[in-house]
Amino acid sequence: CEFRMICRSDLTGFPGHPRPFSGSAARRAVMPAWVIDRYGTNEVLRFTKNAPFPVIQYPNEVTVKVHAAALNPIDVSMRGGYGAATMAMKRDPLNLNQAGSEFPLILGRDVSGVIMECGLDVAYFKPGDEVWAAIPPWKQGSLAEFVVLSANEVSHKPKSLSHPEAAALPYTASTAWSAVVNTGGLNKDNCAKKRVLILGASGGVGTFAVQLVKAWGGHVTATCSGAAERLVRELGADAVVDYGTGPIQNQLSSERFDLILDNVGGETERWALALLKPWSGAKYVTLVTPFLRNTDTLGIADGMFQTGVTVATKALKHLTKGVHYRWGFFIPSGPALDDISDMVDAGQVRPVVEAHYSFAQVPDAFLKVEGGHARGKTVIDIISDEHECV
Ligand SMILES: NC(=O)C1=CN([C@@H]2O[C@H](COP(=O)(O)OP(=O)(O)OC[C@H]3O[C@@H](n4cnc5c(N)ncnc54)[C@H](OP(=O)(O)O)[C@@H]3O)[C@@H](O)[C@H]2O)C=CC1
Repeated sequence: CEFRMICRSDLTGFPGHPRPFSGSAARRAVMPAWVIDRYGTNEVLRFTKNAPFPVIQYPNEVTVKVHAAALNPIDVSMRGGYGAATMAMKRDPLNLNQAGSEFPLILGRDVSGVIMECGLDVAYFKPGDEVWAAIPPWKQGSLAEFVVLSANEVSHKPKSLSHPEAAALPYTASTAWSAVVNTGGLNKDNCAKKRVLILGASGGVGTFAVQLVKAWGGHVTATCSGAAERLVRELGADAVVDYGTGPIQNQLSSERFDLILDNVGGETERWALALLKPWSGAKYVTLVTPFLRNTDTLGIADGMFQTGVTVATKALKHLTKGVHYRWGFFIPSGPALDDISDMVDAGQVRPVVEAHYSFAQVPDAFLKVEGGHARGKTVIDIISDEHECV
């Protein structure tokens, strides 16, 4: 705690308190960014040339110059205050700051860019390296000229992708990886011939998850709207079910799966677990959980308690039927992105970019994502026209 307090103070650079980063670049105080100063709808987004310049505070951190970012549904939700209680606890565990100290808040969970500066403990990266990362939601985001991240959240960008293409993957790919690998238990060595059902295959997470399971030799059944069927088949899905043509559970009643990845939530968990192979270790993993909503409405302690009771009750209920019920979560992981980067460069997986926006058009990009019906990702080119905003 003492170490943390010292690192967070302005003592760095004084004798006995060396700066925790390499390089002698003159420090800038401000940078261009899209920020919010309160939670709300799209009008809370504000462009400023004077956002606080992010400073390396720990020796394992790096500063990344953002070339491209992307938006996810969580950015729209966080704009409205979703997850604020949990994020406040992560940023300020001792509750030393006043409510609202997160503002001006910078959204944006995906970054592709170039390392500008490294903390003294960082050996894996050097200034000039092209990198990508998924930014934890409690940290300042990528809708800005610079972002500071822990080196273990960062990975070398796939060489075969441009920055805008690379920015389309980190958050959703890391989430799909966490759900399929960490929670679902599949990997390149055990996935062959596994039957996987991906509910909501046409969005950011789904388009990556389909490719991941196919790259490892699994059999993918995907659900999406009829309008997205062609895209999902092109990504490799073996069977595609159009949820618009009637209840999916009826269309799949004779199928049994080893893993179900649910990117849709709501009613799906009422019927989906019956499609798992019982007593075989089969798992249902949903990414749509009430965790953050619970802590927002009930507070941290009661929200976490309620969350624990809910997930334990559901897991136990389904365990008695021989199947596993799990919640999946985004996990920031440079090592996972390293593996994904290799898969991209090997041509096994690719980003699906649906829409490009300039830095000046960030509010339009939010409206696009808010409108739903994603077919892959919405990307923001930060570098190409940064001067339009400045
Ligand atoms: N727990 C966690 O840590 C995380 C959770 N998530 C959550 O996972 C979910 C998916 O994320 P993401 O892929 O980025 O979201 P997107 O908005 O990119 O994609 C959602 C996709 O689902 C499709 N869809 C909507 N309704 C259905 C349905 N009934 N059946 C099949 N497909 C449907 C949509 O297209 P259309 O409407 O045209 O059918 C769209 O293509 C979101 O709810 C997100 O909040 C995401 C990341 C991390």
